[in-house]
Amino acid sequence: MNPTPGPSPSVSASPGPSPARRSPVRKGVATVCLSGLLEDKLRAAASAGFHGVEIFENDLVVSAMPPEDVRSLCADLGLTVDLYQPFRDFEALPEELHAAALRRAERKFDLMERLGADTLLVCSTLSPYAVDDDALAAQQLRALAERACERGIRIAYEALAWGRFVNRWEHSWQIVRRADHPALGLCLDSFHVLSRDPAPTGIDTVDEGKLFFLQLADAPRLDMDVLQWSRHHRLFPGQGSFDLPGFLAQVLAAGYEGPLSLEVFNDVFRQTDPGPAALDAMRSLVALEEAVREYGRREQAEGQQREQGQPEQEGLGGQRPEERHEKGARQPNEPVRGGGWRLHPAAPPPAPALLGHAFVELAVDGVSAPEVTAALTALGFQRTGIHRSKPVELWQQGGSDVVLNREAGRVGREAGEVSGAEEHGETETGRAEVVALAVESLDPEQSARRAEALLATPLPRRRGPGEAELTAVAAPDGTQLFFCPGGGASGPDWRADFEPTGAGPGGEAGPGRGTESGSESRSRPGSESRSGPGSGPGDLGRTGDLGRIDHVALAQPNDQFTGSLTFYQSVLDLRERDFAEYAAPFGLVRSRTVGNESGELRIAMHGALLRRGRWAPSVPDPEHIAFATGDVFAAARRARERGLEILPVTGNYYDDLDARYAPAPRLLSDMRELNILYDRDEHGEFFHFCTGILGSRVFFEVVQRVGGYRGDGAVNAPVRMAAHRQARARGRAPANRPRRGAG
Ligand SMILES: O=C(O)c1ccc(O)c(O)c1
Ligand SMILES: [Mg+2]
Repeated sequence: MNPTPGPSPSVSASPGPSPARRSPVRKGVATVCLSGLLEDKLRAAASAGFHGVEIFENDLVVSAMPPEDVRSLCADLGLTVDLYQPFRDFEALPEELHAAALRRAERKFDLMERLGADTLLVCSTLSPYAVDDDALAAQQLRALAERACERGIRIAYEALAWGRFVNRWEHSWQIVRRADHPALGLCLDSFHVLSRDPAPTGIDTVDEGKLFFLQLADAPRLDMDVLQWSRHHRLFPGQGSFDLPGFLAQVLAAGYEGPLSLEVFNDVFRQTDPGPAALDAMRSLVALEEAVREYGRREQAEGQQREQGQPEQEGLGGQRPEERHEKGARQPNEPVRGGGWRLHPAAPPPAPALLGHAFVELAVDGVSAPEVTAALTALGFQRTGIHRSKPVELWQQGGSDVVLNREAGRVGREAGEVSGAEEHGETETGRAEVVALAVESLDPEQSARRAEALLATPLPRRRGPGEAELTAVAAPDGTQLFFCPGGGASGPDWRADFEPTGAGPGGEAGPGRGTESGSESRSRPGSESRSGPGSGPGDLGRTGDLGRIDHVALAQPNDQFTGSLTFYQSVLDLRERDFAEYAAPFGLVRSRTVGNESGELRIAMHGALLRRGRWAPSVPDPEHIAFATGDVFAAARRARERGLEILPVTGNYYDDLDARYAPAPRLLSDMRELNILYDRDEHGEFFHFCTGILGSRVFFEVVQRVGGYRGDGAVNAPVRMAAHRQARARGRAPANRPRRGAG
């Protein structure tokens, strides 16, 4: 674990990694990532399965625990102390200040001994007294390493992106090489490297054994001061836009065998319950490992292609493969150095293909159920089944299935209990919320195994007389995620749990189930016979029948937002499909949609900055289920005839639409009449209408995609939210009360 004592400066005498460091990849987390007192952070890290921690100085300074107690707590928890940090403003000081800096370092070495930490992070200087002199920096770091070495300590030098003279990793490497001491190596922090250069090269050429420590953080691309960016906006891997797989592949190619350690400064995470936050952190690392393996496979395939003289493809991170290797000593298909890189013991199996939403389950109560069923009925749904043993109903129309459950809650809540029920006003409105999402998988068992390898909590299978054994896990927000067999996969038929009522599955297209694709329709409403039906084979029904569930939108509290995103993205292997931020009447709402390649499965997440307040509603943007249709105008007309009061849209909205897009006058007047909202992108168009809020926090939406439109109409969220608020203020949520008898 410790560097070889002795003054030999030769690199070949490098202390090298200890046996522990050679074992399968270890995972660590900096205490700064997590909220709470030091003991809270350590416990959370250990229970999420981390092997080690970086102790951040502030966390120790404010802790009542003497370093010896921290050391023994870590040992009890099975954690190693992988790093103590940061040690600032050390190098390139005038002689008289250098002596004091060395003395300061010795005190920290004393502390590290008590703590059981063997590596100290020294970050590049910001001192106003420092001078721009690499030779001096190298000389002083060498002196530091010499003292450290005598104490069995290693120095990992990190270039802060805002360092006064040293702010690029290449520069820190030059200085480390120049200092040439076995107890001095590099700390690479993905934030500092990638914030300066999104596609760095040459990391894989760093001498073996000289990468002492690796810190991983992602971040969104932001055009701002880099220090502010780093201190407030870092994210766990996969949550931002850095090419971390490409970066990590290079680090591993340099023979790095130390821990993969997360160092994420983030204002929200600092306030979040550290237990779930540590789990999110671990999940992001497991997903990153998978991504880097995938990256390696691609790279190898590209290498083979090149060997066979085939044209090269664009590599990840926008680089051509040869650029990634221009300074590399390694040939593309030579095995990656660093044989210590092995699969995570529970590497997740690949995600089976997902074929769309199987059903969405809503929890309802005596107050909300009549509203919800009236809206479903107006949309053409029929109650086709009643559960054999529970107060649960199946409602179907076209390819969409909705399950209404009078006893379910999100995981961790008692039936009938809703956190903040009063705050949501649920005592008056009744409760209605999405409690389960079910997706169709080609291999439900493997989907569940993957979810569990990604640290999802498995849920007890639903079992009872005549009940299908569905595999299910809990998402971080408590939503239950079910995997149902689809695409001919064998498995339990969950619909068999329901006693048929004798009613058909709704719609005029007959009882066929789930055959239509909800993903797109190419007819433009109103293009021929204004708001006329779509045309052509493969379209969704021409009558305004509904196809499959297009997407489900889940509200996420701000402190759960990125964690949920990582969960759904990694467990279901989804990609980001849309990202939006909009200024709604009661504050900023951000939304991100993830979906599979085919577009058949989409999950939108949205959330506001603050959780609650007397002024702004606590759930400012309710959850919704969106059903696809091939003719939104026909669907709206039929729903209206059946008694649905479609959420009214303001006249100002249509005036604005007219100004922006100049739609055909009849199309515009139909949209106005039917309260249909509109969006377009470079791929296609989107038409949609909404019901009022049903119960406390759910509404339905009917959507028509024309062409390959990618989004989900987020741009219209402010107008919809204002309309929902107005409807509530009038004391009568529209949509819910049949005017002329349902069905
Ligand atoms: O923001 C900082 O000062 C800071 C400190 C230590 C680190 O390892 C780092 O990446 C940033
Ligand atoms: Mg760092």
